[in-house]
Amino acid sequence: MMSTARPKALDDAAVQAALADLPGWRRSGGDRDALERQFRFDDFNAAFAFMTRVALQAEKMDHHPEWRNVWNTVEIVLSTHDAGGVTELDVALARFIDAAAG
Ligand SMILES: C[C@H](O)[C@H](O)[C@H]1CNC2=NC(N)=NC(=O)C2=N1
Repeated sequence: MMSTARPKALDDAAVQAALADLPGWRRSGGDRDALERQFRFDDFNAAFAFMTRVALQAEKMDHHPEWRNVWNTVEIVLSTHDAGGVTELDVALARFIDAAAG
């Protein structure tokens, strides 16, 4: 069966190092390792436009955020389900998300 190579979960030190370069992001507490950040926009239109930019990139990457939108806020959790933790894919998507948030 064909399978795409998936990255391995980063170890503790590597996640810390990635977070040092991602201001605003923190490590989720919970049953698995993840990165999370909350964003606030001027209104729903701005929040949803941001989500649309992220969604298109996520689909390109085949790597998708867990997120929750309430009017002008978007809460995002990133982890790689296949790896059971944080991988380079989550770090790359977090960087894109920061840029997309303007
Ligand atoms: C089949 C498909 O490639 C997988 O389910 C992809 C889709 N998007 C994904 N997104 C995230 N965040 N983690 C994954 O492991 C993942 N896997």
